[in-house]
Amino acid sequence: MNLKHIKAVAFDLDGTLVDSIPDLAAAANAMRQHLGLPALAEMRIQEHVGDGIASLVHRAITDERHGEAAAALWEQGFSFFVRYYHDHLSDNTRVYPGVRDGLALLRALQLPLVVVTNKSEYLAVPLLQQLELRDAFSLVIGGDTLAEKKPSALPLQHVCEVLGINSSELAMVGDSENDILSARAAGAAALAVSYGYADASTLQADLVIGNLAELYDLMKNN
Ligand SMILES: O=C(O)COP(=O)(O)O
Ligand SMILES: [Mg+2]
Repeated sequence: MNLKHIKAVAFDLDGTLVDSIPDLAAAANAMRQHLGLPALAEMRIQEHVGDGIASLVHRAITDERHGEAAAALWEQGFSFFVRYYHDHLSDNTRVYPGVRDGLALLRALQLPLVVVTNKSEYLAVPLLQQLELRDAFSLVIGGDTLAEKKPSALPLQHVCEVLGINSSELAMVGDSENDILSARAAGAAALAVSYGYADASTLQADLVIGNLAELYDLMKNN
């Protein structure tokens, strides 16, 4: 695939830049304990991640993908979860292998790099800071930064507007269906990483990459 026309790259956070499941699962299970519910397996909580914290709290309380907790229970769970997770953002969350080096290579190409995550901005920014990744990005868009989150086209359209580029000149790199759908909706190139939380072969991305250095190789002769 030819990526030489790409002028900026947007990255998803959870499952793409960092593996945050250990801390998300710990927060979800601390919340369940607080609500008098038994713990869930980490693998199970991984399946509930991807649509932001509000949705994760519904799913982690009900243990169903489309589950909706009663309003009062959800509110109690949500406020506990956000407080707990904010205090334990990077206890066991790790940057994926190849991400730091890959970002450094891409930055050497003088391309703006941005983060477009469904995680709340309030949680995404300190997480990036704690893992010393924040400075690699010119912009961080969280799930609550704009009126709509992925799979909407809005976050990527906003990025293009801020950077002054055409959406066809943007590449979105993610690990989930929401990332690919938002790229499609915005008219950006849709790239998936092979190591994230979903099975990349089911995502219908334009291209699946094993690490960020592969992306650099495809872009370096711009
Ligand atoms: O926090 C989530 O639910 C998903 O976050 P992501 O968009 O960075 O994968
Ligand atoms: Mg993700």
